[in-house]
Amino acid sequence: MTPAVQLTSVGKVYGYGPSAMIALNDVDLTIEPGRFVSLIGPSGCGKSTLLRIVAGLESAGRGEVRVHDVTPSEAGAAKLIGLVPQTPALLPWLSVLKNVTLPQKINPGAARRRQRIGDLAERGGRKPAPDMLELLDRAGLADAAHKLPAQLSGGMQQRAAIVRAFGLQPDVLLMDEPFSALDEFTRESLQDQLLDLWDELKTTVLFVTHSVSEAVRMSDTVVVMAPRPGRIVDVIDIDLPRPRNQRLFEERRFHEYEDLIRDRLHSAWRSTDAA
Ligand SMILES: Nc1ncnc2c1ncn2[C@@H]1O[C@H](COP(=O)(O)OP(=O)(O)OP(=O)(O)O)[C@@H](O)[C@H]1O
Repeated sequence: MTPAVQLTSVGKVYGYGPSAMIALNDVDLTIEPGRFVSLIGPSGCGKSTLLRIVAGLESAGRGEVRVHDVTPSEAGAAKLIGLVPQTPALLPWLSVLKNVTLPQKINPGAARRRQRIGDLAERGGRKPAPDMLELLDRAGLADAAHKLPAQLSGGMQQRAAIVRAFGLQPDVLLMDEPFSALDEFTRESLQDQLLDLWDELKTTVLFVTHSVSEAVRMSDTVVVMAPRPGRIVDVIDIDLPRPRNQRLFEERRFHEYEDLIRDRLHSAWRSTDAA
């Protein structure tokens, strides 16, 4: 099966000469379709850079990046990739419903381009566009559908941004700390909703987080990164049953995974400081 995302010896340097900063060094990563993969690591280890490179918003200085075996820009043009940034970025003059349906209407050439991408063409066309009112309803936003974004709380806006991204039925959904600005209660409820949608739509997710428990709760695989230079130091599969609801927090194995990842993060820090 063609990987959903494949990075081979990817490097990225910002700046030149003595002020050069190695944001990513020799990164190899393979993500199979339908997996939920989190990137975790201290500030500056290159998580967002990696995400932006997969999204085609930046180019890799070295190495190769493929999304369903095409370049990120080809994947972007075929609307294979969805991106949920840290802040929701809804258009303030459009209702929530219009915000989430608008991207489905633009770029009609995307479906044609998608048909040319080998593996995806073989799997057949995309499912019919989902009913966005129903998706909004499932995300608890039925009453907000005809409101403007400014009339919604931050958590509701972020929920709308997630619905918008899923509505495009991307094959790969990239999420850059989507819940970091939210209070714990809202965060946990959005984690539940994201897992429900992901479970139903089987999208591949690459998710950046600073939270160890969020990474363990959500992921099939957690990729641990370290800074200076930005690199992958460990890839840990999370072998916990799904669905992963709140009762998971009571399980010993959940906390063992948290401890393991914290331990790997600390060792990465120690080796970075010693270098
Ligand atoms: N456009 C840029 N120009 C120069 N340096 C940059 C640029 N973008 C990122 N960097 C540097 O590259 C390194 C990796 O940054 P990046 O934002 O990818 O890290 P991160 O792990 O996502 O950090 P955080 O968790 O704080 O968001 C950092 O040292 C950062 O200062």
